Amino acid sequence: MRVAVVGATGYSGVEVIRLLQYHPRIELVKVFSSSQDGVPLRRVFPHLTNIFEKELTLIQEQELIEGVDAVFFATPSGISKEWIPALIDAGVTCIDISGDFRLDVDSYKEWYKKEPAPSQYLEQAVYGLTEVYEAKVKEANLLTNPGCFPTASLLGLAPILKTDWINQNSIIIDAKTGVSGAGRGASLGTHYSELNDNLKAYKLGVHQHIPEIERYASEIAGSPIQVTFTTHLVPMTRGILSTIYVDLAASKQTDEIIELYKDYYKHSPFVRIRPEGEFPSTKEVYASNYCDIGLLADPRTGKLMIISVIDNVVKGAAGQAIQNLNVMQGWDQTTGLLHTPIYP
Ligand SMILES: NC(=O)C1=CN([C@@H]2O[C@H](COP(=O)(O)OP(=O)(O)OC[C@H]3O[C@@H](n4cnc5c(N)ncnc54)[C@H](OP(=O)(O)O)[C@@H]3O)[C@@H](O)[C@H]2O)C=CC1
Ligand SMILES: CC(=O)N[C@@H](CCC(=O)OP(=O)(O)O)C(=O)O
Repeated sequence: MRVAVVGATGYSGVEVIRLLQYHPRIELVKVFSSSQDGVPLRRVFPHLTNIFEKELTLIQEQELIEGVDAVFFATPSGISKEWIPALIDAGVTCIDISGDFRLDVDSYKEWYKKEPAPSQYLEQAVYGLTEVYEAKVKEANLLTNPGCFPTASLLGLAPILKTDWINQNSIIIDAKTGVSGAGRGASLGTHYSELNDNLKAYKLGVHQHIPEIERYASEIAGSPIQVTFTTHLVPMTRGILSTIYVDLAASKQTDEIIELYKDYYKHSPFVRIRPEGEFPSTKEVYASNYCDIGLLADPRTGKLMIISVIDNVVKGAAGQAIQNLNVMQGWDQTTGLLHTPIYP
């Protein structure tokens, strides 16, 4: 299969390129940029020398269609919606790592403050949380990859949302992320002296992932869900750790909840449920497509605590995007993705 990457000079784009080097069935034929034409990608990323030697091309519709079976968009929000409708009409499979196709028209306008994609394409897009929506992903030709925080949060919540064991409107998601989540561009909030030796909350109450988490949590639960969601920037490169607190409505022990999660994810090779008393850290999934989950039902407070970790650039973006393409193609979902996390 021949694929292209748009946004190849960014963190998610270059992670798609890195992971595709290990993929036995995909050939990366074109890499696109909005600002650099004819520049070898190794000039932007010298670590790709002798590994990936192709040149960047300016984004053009015909170039995206000719000789290409599928396109990954790893662009800022507001870009892919301009290109994807024509590609879908031309029969090219699209996988969007940005947020352009994750919400409905009104929510996108409200939270992204931009004009949404045409509604028929929003309706056509399949949400690629593979572990939950695999059957729909198989049929997709326009795939919207989940955001990084929604991936960690929804995988942490999905099994318990399907039960009547919790008070569904008591969910608090307290999330921390590494700085690569903000992309490669320099900004005041993410430069070294602002970030190093510091820990800060950001986008409280206005984070674009709030409507995404609520939309799909509601869908999974089968009833409307609202969450309290906080995001924090941590001075590390990769990783998301979400600590989720939920009120238990029924008296449940940790071991019963762990069994529920193991059963729910029994056909999901990238979700690893920790044994009782063990809680994952971000380094344990670093540079891999795993999501690791630890659970504690605290009998003292009646709360369930869920710790869910991912690598934001892999399971939160490029790895999950390739996992979805594998499912869309009818291949094993792990194809090219079974890397051991890098440790330490
Ligand atoms: N980083 C992460 O952990 C995650 C990111 N995402 C999403 O993935 C997308 C990419 O994020 P990330 O890789 O971090 O971002 P980066 O800022 O690192 O990269 C974005 C890329 O988009 C390209 N670009 C910029 N402006 C335009 C434009 N007007 N038209 C076309 N291309 C443009 C840039 O390349 P050039 O100037 O060469 O065109 C750049 O390489 C975003 O939508 C982000 O929200 C989702 C999950 C996780
Ligand atoms: C540190 C940081 O700024 N992280 C970003 C992650 C967002 C992201 O990855 O993009 P999508 O909106 O496409 O999901 C944020 O919190 O907005």
